[in-house]
Amino acid sequence: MHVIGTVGLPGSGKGEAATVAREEGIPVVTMGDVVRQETQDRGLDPTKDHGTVAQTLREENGPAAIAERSLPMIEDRLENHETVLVDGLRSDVEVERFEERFGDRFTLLSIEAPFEVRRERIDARGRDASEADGGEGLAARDERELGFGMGEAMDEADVVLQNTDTLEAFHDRVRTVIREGPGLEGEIGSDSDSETHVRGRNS
Ligand SMILES: Nc1ncnc2c1ncn2[C@@H]1O[C@H](COP(=O)(O)OP(=O)(O)OP(=O)(O)O)[C@@H](O)[C@H]1O
Repeated sequence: MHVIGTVGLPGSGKGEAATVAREEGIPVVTMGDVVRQETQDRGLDPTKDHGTVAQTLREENGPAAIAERSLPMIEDRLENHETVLVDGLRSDVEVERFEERFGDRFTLLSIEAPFEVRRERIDARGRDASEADGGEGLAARDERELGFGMGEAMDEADVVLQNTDTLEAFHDRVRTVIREGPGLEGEIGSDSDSETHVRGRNS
């Protein structure tokens, strides 16, 4: 059994990591799915009330509320899959909940890319979906995510994955993490000239 959770600021590549997982036949549970389900259960509009419900859930049941509700979904997928990817953890409190439940079988993967790189990618992604919002919008989103405890969550990562090269290189690195299984630790570097390498934090 292996549960991989991803953290990372907007545009870092969490969606791409989820795409690689799906290609590998690994089910993906997103924290967004949990909130959408809850929004529906409350008879609210998932497109409009998503943010309010996420906030209400945390106020009513504590900061780990969403992670807590994702556990049955994850356990359900683990019944017939060896590995599950959880997309988009938001805080260290959520990380702790997963560590409590899955122990060494939980790998926290932090996906990182500099602000300007993320901004360019989000602008490119938004070209068709009118998502491009310039640097200020992204700075505000970063601020909001960091306010939830994203920075602390990233600090707890078992594996740091740099996403500063090509998409192909990034996909390869994600596949490495998936195939290695539990227990992987260290940084998968951004050095495009060398082979993908994994090194332990203490080596
Ligand atoms: N290494 C890369 N090279 C080129 N484009 C990339 C690379 N990594 C990601 N992208 C593209 O950048 C955009 C942002 O990546 P992605 O959607 O995976 O980020 P995210 O972390 O899920 O962002 P958000 O939290 O905003 O949803 C996407 O259009 C993706 O295809």
